[in-house]
Amino acid sequence: MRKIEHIGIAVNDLNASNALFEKLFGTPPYKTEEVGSEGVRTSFFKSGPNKIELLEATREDSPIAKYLDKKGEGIHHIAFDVEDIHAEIARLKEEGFIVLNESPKKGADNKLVAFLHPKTSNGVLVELCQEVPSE
Ligand SMILES: CC[C@H](C(=O)O)C(=O)SCCNC(=O)CCNC(=O)[C@H](O)C(C)(C)COP(=O)(O)OP(=O)(O)OC[C@H]1O[C@@H](n2cnc3c(N)ncnc32)[C@H](O)[C@@H]1OP(=O)(O)O
Ligand SMILES: [Co+2]
Repeated sequence: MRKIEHIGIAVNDLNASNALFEKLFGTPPYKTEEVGSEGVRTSFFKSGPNKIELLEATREDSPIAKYLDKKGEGIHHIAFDVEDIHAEIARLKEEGFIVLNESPKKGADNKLVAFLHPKTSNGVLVELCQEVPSE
């Protein structure tokens, strides 16, 4: 794990939250992107070296929809930047973490991603992110 890649925040209304976080950061999101496989629409803000990802659900069966129903809006996950996501998945499995998707999947913002079950990381949903080199 090299650094925190982004902090994911679940929101009910992405447009309204984009406006709110633009006031907070004084800058608009640098990207808005839908990830159909996750049933989410996301927007990304930069604040210095940090990134915030806002996520709204685009489908009832989205993990974000379920989270919002259960817990409401708030911090949903912490994503870490990794150099080699396959090696990291193998290492973390060895260490006893539950990896929710052993084959990395395409995430937002040009990343390959995998998630660890929060019950094996003190109640925190951890996302692993590897930058996909642009062609
Ligand atoms: C990939 C695009 C984008 C990116 O950055 O590129 C994203 O970040 S997409 C983010 C949305 N996708 C995911 O979150 C995928 C991984 N998540 C899952 O597979 C599920 O959400 C899972 C397995 C974490 C929970 O799903 P489940 O159906 O089991 O929901 P439950 O409500 O029954 O939860 C079980 C248990 O886990 C606790 N929980 C759920 N979500 C979270 C969370 N975000 N943080 C901490 N804890 C969480 C929940 O409270 C339950 O605990 P319990 O003690 O049993 O009540
Ligand atoms: Co994320």
